[in-house]
Amino acid sequence: MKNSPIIALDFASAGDAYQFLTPFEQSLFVKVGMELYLQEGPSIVYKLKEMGHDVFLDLKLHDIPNTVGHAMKGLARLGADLVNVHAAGGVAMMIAAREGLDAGTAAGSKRPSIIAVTQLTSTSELQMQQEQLVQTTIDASVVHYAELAKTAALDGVVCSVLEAKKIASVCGEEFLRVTPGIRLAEGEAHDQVRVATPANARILGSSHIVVGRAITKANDPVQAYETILKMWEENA
Ligand SMILES: O=c1ccn([C@@H]2O[C@H](COP(=O)(O)O)[C@@H](O)[C@H]2O)c(=O)[nH]1
Repeated sequence: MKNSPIIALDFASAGDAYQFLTPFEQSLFVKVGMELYLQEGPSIVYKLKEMGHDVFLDLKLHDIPNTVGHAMKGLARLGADLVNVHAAGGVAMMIAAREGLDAGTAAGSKRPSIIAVTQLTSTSELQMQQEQLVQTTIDASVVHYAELAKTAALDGVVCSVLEAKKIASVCGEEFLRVTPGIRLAEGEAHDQVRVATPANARILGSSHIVVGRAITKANDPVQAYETILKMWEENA
């Protein structure tokens, strides 16, 4: 799996995603989320893989263990490099997800890596406390979810940059810390709450960054990508 910034292809159609990708000359690490996948289905994953890109299929499964296990068995056949679930589904659900992926991965193929969403990067500590009735700090909640994901033998978590270092120290350097909520210093946060720059992400312990609008809505997306890539690589 590549380590370059993961570009969130939050587009309404495959056509829009391909048009966006056309000026890029290198093979990328891209993310297909609900918006694109629910319109295009498995073909978008096949096509992006054929084009030579690594694919994070960001469907954030969250259901009873039996349902998630069977869904993951099917998703394993799509050829994505990275998939995810919500840690809030619990340890049994995360184990079922991983076992489903194992069962669906063809003999001799590498199973996709699987990570768990902790607290969404759009969630603030106050919102978590008031709406989820979780009476602790957001850091403690995120690290707790990471420990549950580790117990379920997942490969890592989705978290914000602000929790990445603590997770690495508790769960180990090999445990993935995939961090959305990435913004350039001068960029708008939009709906994100726990945000950081690509340079700080690297310094503070992210293993991968996910970047959507800072690239896809830029006047020159290739240049925006190159700037972010440089900030990410320079601070390694
Ligand atoms: O906690 C999470 C989990 C997933 N995401 C996804 O990442 C991108 C971020 O897009 P931006 O435009 O850079 O804000 C988006 O696809 C989300 O679904 C997240 O932001 N936070």
